[in-house]
Amino acid sequence: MGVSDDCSTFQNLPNLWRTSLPNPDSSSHKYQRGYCVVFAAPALTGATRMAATAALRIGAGLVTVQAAQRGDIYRMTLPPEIMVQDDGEPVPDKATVLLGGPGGISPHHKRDLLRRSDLPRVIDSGALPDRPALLNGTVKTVLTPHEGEFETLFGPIGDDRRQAALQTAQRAQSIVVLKGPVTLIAHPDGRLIVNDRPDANLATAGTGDVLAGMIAGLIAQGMDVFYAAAAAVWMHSEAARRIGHGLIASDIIKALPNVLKTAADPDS
Ligand SMILES: NC(=O)C1=CN([C@@H]2O[C@H](COP(=O)(O)OP(=O)(O)OC[C@H]3O[C@@H](n4cnc5c(N)ncnc54)[C@H](OP(=O)(O)O)[C@@H]3O)[C@@H](O)[C@H]2O)[C@@H](O)CC1
Ligand SMILES: Nc1ncnc2c1ncn2[C@@H]1O[C@H](COP(=O)(O)OP(=O)(O)O)[C@@H](O)[C@H]1O
Repeated sequence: MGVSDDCSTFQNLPNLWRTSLPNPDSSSHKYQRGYCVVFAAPALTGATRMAATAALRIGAGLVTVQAAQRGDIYRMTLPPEIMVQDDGEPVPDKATVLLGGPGGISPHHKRDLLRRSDLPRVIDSGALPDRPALLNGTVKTVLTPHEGEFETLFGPIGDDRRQAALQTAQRAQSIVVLKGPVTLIAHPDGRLIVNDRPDANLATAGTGDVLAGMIAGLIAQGMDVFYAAAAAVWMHSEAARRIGHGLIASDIIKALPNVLKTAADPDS
């Protein structure tokens, strides 16, 4: 286990979540590796593309983008492995996780995402609810605000970031990933995982979109949502460390196969 400051606070190290990582059987078929559905941004198509590609690259068996608009632009610009549905087409029955928010989300998709009570969800950026109470707390949900979004939606952080993240996790009955140079992963039951790896190379457009896709891709494969969030945050930092100067957000996606190998290796 990671070193803990007290009995419920942990450093984000692979020992904490390694045994929960997806470990697909060699006879698996794609549906057994999980199905991530991404609600598309109406205009900022690049953000959706990065999130969807990250979900696929981290191991989800299938990824579909639900495009309320610009379906053809998505078809032309997404990697060919990713499917696109147009407005009005239902979320596929076999979906195992929903992701919305990177780059924005259409209002009706946001309503659908916040109401869905049957699937785990990753809610980022434009899809974050105005009030935690709007979330259905019975569903496994991960919220991924940066500090600006957190304060706008949930109130001032004050001088105790850890307490702010834990209180919001409790109010929302959701996992809260409060992003920043030190990213906090807070559980409604009071557990807190601290990813203390400041790195200015991550302060570049789109890295949050990639992280949201990585979390969703791990949850799609059945990983515990709290550990999925922590594992994705660690791999995101680790990819940045390896890439170094010159990093752009898409590089993190390309680094994932090697980072996944390290994360899964108990001798690393
Ligand atoms: N090709 C594409 O489609 C791409 C789409 N992208 C996606 O577009 C979406 C919208 O992006 P966006 O920049 O308009 O919104 P957002 O990041 O919320 O900033 C709004 C304001 O919030 C503040 N602020 C920001 N960060 C903060 C922080 N950590 N802590 C505190 N405050 C912070 C800051 O205000 P300031 O504090 O400077 O006054 C800023 O002006 C988003 O999902 C993004 O991923 C690209 O980024 C990648 C390429
Ligand atoms: N100085 C930093 N050190 C470490 N991580 C950072 C730093 N700045 C940003 N990040 C990480 O980069 C990502 C930025 O996400 P976000 O603010 O949502 O940007 P975007 O909306 O452009 O994708 C988050 O995962 C955040 O933790």
